Formats: sequence, C-alpha cells, structure tokens
Amino acid sequence: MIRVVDVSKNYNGRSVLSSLNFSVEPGEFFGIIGPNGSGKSTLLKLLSGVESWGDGQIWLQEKLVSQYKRKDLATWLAVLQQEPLPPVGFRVREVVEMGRYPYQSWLGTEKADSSDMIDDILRTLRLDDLQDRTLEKLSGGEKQRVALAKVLAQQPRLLLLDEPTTYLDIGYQIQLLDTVHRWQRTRQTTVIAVLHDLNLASLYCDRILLLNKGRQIGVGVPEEILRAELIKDVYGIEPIVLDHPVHELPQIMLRSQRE
Ligand SMILES: Nc1ncnc2c1ncn2[C@@H]1O[C@H](COP(=O)(O)OP(=O)(O)OP(=O)(O)O)[C@@H](O)[C@H]1O
Repeated sequence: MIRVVDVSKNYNGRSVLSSLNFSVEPGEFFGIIGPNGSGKSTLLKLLSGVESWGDGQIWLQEKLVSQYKRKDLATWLAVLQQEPLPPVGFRVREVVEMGRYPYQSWLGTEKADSSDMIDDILRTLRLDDLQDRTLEKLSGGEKQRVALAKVLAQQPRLLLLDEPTTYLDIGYQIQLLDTVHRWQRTRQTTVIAVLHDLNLASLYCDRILLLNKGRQIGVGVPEEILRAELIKDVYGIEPIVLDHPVHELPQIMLRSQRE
C-alpha cells in the first residue's frame, strides 16, 4: 500500500530523516517508535502529503503521494493529529460529520445518507450520550475520542495516527487502540501509528519501525525490534524485557537509577 524508497528530509539544511526504506502492506497495523525528536511526526507528515520530502519516493498504491489531489488523498487516508479539533462552539456530532467532507459536493451535500454510519461510530466510541455537547465542555480524553470518531467517519483505507493515546487514561488507551484494531481487522484498513508507549506498540502492531536521530534503526515484528540491547542503544536506558504472560509478546519493564 505504501512504499518508502530512500527518503530523506531536511529542515533549513538540517537533516531530520535520512535514507528511509520500508513498505507497509494493505491491512497491516504498522507502528513508528523512537525517542523525542527522532523524526516520527515528520515521517507521518510526509506519508500524508502535508509536507514534501527531499530525496527519494513515497508511493501510495501505484502513484507518488505528491501526485494525488488533496481531496482525492482525503478519500484515501485520514490523519489523527495531536491537536486535531476545531476550537470551540461546535457540537460533537457536527465535528464527527465534518469527517465526511471529502465525499461532499461543493454544495456540502453527499450522495448517500451517512447518518447511520455516524450513529454507529458514536456508539462504538461511547460518544452517543455526548453528541449534542459542545467541544469546550469535554475533557481531554473525550476530545481525543471525538477526534478519532471524525477520522473514522472519513472511512479511510489508510489511517495515520500521531500519538493517539495522549491525554488518555490506561482504560481509554486500551479502548481506543482496541477500537482501531477491530476497525482495522474488520475493514482491512491499513493503520500507521506513532506510539511512545513501547508496550502498547508491542501489543497492537504487526510490525514496528524504530527511528533514532532520523535514521531507520530497524523494521520488524515486535520480537525483532523490542530487544533490550536495541532499546538501550536508542533510548539510553537498561530495560528488562519480559514475555507478556497472555499475549506472548515482549513487554518492557523500566529500571530506576535511584539508590
Ligand atoms: N517545521 C520544522 N522546522 C524545522 N525543524 C523542524 C520542524 N518540524 C520538526 N523539526 C525538527 O525535526 C526533528 C524531528 O521532529 P519530529 O517532530 O518529527 O520528531 P518526533 O520524533 O515526532 O518527536 P516527539 O517524540 O518529540 O514528538 C526535531 O529536531 C524537530 O525540532
């Protein structure tokens, strides 16, 4: 679905991504991890066509991302960003309906009625009781769920998530990623997610790309990437890596330096 070939990116002559090479298969849940400033969000911006890359190529199906018209790209992919929602005044349902924009004519009308689908998404994310509330009356975690509902309403074939669990407590982190995972499996949506939490990345991602200082350190299944020596090299900590007793996937325990 996505093929990244020798891609680099500079900001003001400073390299922030260099020689990236990887592919993401249709229907895959693909994670991007790495320390602060390693280039994760920049990579997501290149994949979504928001920013142009320097050298290399980024293919989305058979065309370069840069060859798509903006509205055509929006029927293909949706991006959940860190600061995604309109400021104030809009009601939850109105915001979710904004996700339908790529399917509307210039009059703002849509061929098919999407209200059942919007109802379904609001129910799935437990937002149905909040649908008439305005955004400023929501908590940070509720806003995050509204933002996800809006991008799901776009019915993208490729869903790009930039730190989707920010602001969420552990209950909602799992609920949100379970929802995305179910959505991905039942609709064969491809998901590319930037995740800070390595344990969540292990639980949900089919494969993970590890970046450090703009370089691709590795790409592979969680067992290949979440290895103690690799995590130590990149994050500068001495983790303890254990097998999850239920999911049989690597989980990282942190070791404190305190006396
Ligand atoms: N518009 C910009 N202009 C100049 N430099 C930028 C710009 N956007 C990002 N950078 C720089 O590029 C590097 C990578 O930033 P990026 O936001 O992609 O990292 P990240 O891995 O997503 O970080 P974090 O985990 O802290 O969110 C950083 O050094 C950042 O300062």
